[in-house]
Amino acid sequence: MSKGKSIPVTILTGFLGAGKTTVLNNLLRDMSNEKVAVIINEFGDTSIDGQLVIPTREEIIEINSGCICCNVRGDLIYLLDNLMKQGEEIDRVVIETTGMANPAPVIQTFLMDEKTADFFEIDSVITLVDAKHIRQHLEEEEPKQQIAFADVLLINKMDLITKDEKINLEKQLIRMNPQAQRYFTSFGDVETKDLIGKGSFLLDNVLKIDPSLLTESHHHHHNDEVTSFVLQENRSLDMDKVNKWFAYLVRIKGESLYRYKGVLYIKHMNRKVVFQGVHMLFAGTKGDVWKKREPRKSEVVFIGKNLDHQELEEGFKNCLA
Ligand SMILES: Nc1nc2c(ncn2[C@@H]2O[C@H](COP(=O)(O)OP(=O)(O)OP(=O)(O)O)[C@@H](O)[C@H]2O)c(=O)[nH]1
Repeated sequence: MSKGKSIPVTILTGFLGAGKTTVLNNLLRDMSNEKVAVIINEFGDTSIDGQLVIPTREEIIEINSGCICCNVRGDLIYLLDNLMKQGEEIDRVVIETTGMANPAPVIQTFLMDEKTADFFEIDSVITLVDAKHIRQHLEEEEPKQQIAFADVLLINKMDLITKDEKINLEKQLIRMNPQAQRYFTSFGDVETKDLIGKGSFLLDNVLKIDPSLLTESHHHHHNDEVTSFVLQENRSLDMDKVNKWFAYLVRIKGESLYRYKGVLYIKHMNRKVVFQGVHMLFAGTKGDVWKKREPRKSEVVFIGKNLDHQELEEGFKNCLA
């Protein structure tokens, strides 16, 4: 049995690039007085997300060995168990799942694994919806599951759609999940109190969606057409060549590129270049200055449908300075 009050857990989910890290950063900024354990899981074996989350005093734990809803559930249980053993006073756990995660197995971990259920309790399942791209993303299975299991829907990127599009989208989301509370946001601009500590997770609702959630172990099969591909390079890159390559990728391949992000080592620049994109929306900025002993290297991850890995690799090599 649990020795005291359960630790509330916020599960932050939503398809690739919908705005999970943006919301996580907002929450961490607002909860600076709380001791929060943050668990981030990425699709693809790299940890670029860890570099995009604002530095905080919270412990940020990354699970990069696979998708949290598949083979790393054991890792999640182990991690939570360790958190308890450390005996630190943790006020809350926030889990950011990969964009390709089905939340059901993650929810299930907190219900079916006895030890975990003794100490932790789901506070809410918050699903980010990318208002601009959701129609296209609903071709995949995961966003449907993410929307269905949410008790809070953050319909994000409102700055990118029209009023009419908003009306239609809301109708569609109500059909998919009438119970969830809905917030329309740009850059996740919602009050933290509307997301945290509400205890809005309702077991009955999730059991309606999936009656076997408490009895059968769930395994999630990803669509094999969606892959992630990581490129790394220790030699410096040429900025002009990189710009041309990205212009080509965004214009010609943007449709199939669900998510791409990375850190670049550019010749004659003492700063990192950090970039990220979602389909045809792309942003690059100057990052931190390379530290004295820090090994300089570029690391890029692409996640998309039917990606031509060889073409990406050749394009990347052509950017060498
Ligand atoms: N225009 C616009 N861009 C947004 C908004 N919210 C987030 N973005 C941008 O969308 C991109 C993806 O945002 P993230 O917060 O990293 O999304 P994510 O869901 O964590 O992405 P993954 O972890 O890769 O699945 C970033 O470039 C954000 O700056 C928004 O409301 N409007």
